[in-house]
Amino acid sequence: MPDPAVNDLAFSVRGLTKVYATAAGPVHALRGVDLDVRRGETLVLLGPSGSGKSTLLNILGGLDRASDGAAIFQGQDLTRDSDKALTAYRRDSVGFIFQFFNLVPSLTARENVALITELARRPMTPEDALARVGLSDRLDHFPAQLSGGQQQRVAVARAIAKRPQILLCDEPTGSLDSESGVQVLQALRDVSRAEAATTLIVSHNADFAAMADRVIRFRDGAITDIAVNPHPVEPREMRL
Ligand SMILES: Nc1ncnc2c1ncn2[C@@H]1O[C@H](COP(=O)(O)OP(=O)(O)OP(=O)(O)O)[C@@H](O)[C@H]1O
Repeated sequence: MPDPAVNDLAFSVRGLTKVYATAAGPVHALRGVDLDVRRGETLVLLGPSGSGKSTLLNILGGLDRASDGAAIFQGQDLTRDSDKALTAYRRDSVGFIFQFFNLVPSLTARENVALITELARRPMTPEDALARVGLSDRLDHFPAQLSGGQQQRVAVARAIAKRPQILLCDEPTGSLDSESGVQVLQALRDVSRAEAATTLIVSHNADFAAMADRVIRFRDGAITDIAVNPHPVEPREMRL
């Protein structure tokens, strides 16, 4: 009998290690990380700069490779996959949101989202994706005609339009004022819940912990604490 708890996992990470070779010698970004992530769960990853949060996110997103250990997604070990398999994984299963929105300046909001939906297997329409982040009235605006918070909501729409199972967010509000940051987090929360997407959010801001199902704390390439949040709150109720 398969273990139902295992089937319930989005990721199973074991002994994950990342060493970067640099001119100044090896940098140990991850030192044997173990973590199980349940499907549909929202995790907030906190920790000081350089503690390895982005490195873990990048490996789980198939953007970087581990030096050792395993990162299993649905029976597939991302640390051993071919480049082709990793590309397919990123395209079909992962939505990324970064601190800097990375929108194409010469394309409208709708066109920026369409760039991604054209490659996806069962996307929502750009109009639907933008409606979910409250931007139905900005479809034909160019990035320069949108506020920072609106641009980041376009980036959220772009990430969710392909209905990814996994949403990876690295400092998603890092360049926003607190009010826009709350709006972006609420949009993220709403779409991640509607799509039952497993969502990992990296932040410097400990206040993000309030919206998480679990809070993972990092220090010096290792997880130092995992805390269950029994009562996650809506981002609109948070003060950033
Ligand atoms: N491409 C790289 N080459 C060499 N070292 C790297 C590389 N990427 C990350 N590092 C190093 O690995 C360590 C972990 O970096 P990482 O970006 O994962 O930390 P972080 O916790 O996300 O930090 P921040 O919050 O500042 O983004 C740091 O010491 C960093 O300098």
